[in-house]
Amino acid sequence: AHSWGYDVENGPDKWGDHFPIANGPRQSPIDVVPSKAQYDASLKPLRIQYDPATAKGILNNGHSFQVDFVDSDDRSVLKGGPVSGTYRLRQFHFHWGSSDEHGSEHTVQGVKYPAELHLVHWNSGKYPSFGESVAKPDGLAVVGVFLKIGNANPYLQKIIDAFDAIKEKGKQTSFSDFNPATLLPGSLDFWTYDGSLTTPPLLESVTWIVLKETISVSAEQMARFRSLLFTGDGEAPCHMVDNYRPPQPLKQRRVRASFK
Ligand SMILES: COCCCN1C=C(N)c2cc(S(N)(=O)=O)sc2S1(=O)=O
Ligand SMILES: [Zn+2]
Repeated sequence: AHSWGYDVENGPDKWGDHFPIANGPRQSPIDVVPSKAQYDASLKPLRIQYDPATAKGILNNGHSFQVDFVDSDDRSVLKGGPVSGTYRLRQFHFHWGSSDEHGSEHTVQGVKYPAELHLVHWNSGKYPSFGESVAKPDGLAVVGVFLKIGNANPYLQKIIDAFDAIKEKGKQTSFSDFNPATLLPGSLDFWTYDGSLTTPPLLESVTWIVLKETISVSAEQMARFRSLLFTGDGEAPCHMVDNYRPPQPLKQRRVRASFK
């Protein structure tokens, strides 16, 4: 059976065929409307502490590329913000478009960004493993960061320099001594809401933390993202672009803001 992807025949509009939760009550991404977000003074500041030594490898998984981290201890963790307890960094990955006009999953009052970074954390304070946490309503916390075209981002460049080794689906290489905190903007002001994975299995287990401030990426660097392939060795090459799910209905959810 052909697996899910982002084409017409296996893309977001078809995911509900095999993953009925696609039409569930807390699906992601969403369009964030700042004027409708409720400032919540009880939200704590985000506390993010990453150890560059936990970076392990970089992989083309056929949907995006991801940088995986050692998550056998609490060296790289997220605390505070909307979550209680400690969430351990598992991986980060991106979603992007075929042009600079679109590519992000979340939008802000309809504004699309060329790409979006997702830093995936799991509730190690409550569950014994990532696998145990991934389907729990408070299992995951994902920090979303928008990329905006501007100056070249020197920290992204280290990731881009690894792309030649992971051009095709299934390829991976070691990736060490990298601090993902270098990919965070100066301000950690955020919007937060209860949502889901934005790819199948679309599990409704994610506390989303979407940062208001963007980070920069140059047009040339975005072109390098688009040089990656969805396809594996020996298949007709298909560029890895438009690997984003569009915004989903907010339904009965509130979006809270950590800032006025
Ligand atoms: C049982 O299946 C477990 C697989 C879960 N994962 C796979 C994804 N594609 C994925 C997407 C994520 S996103 N785009 O919502 O951040 S987080 C995440 S993940 O938690 O790393
Ligand atoms: Zn993602």
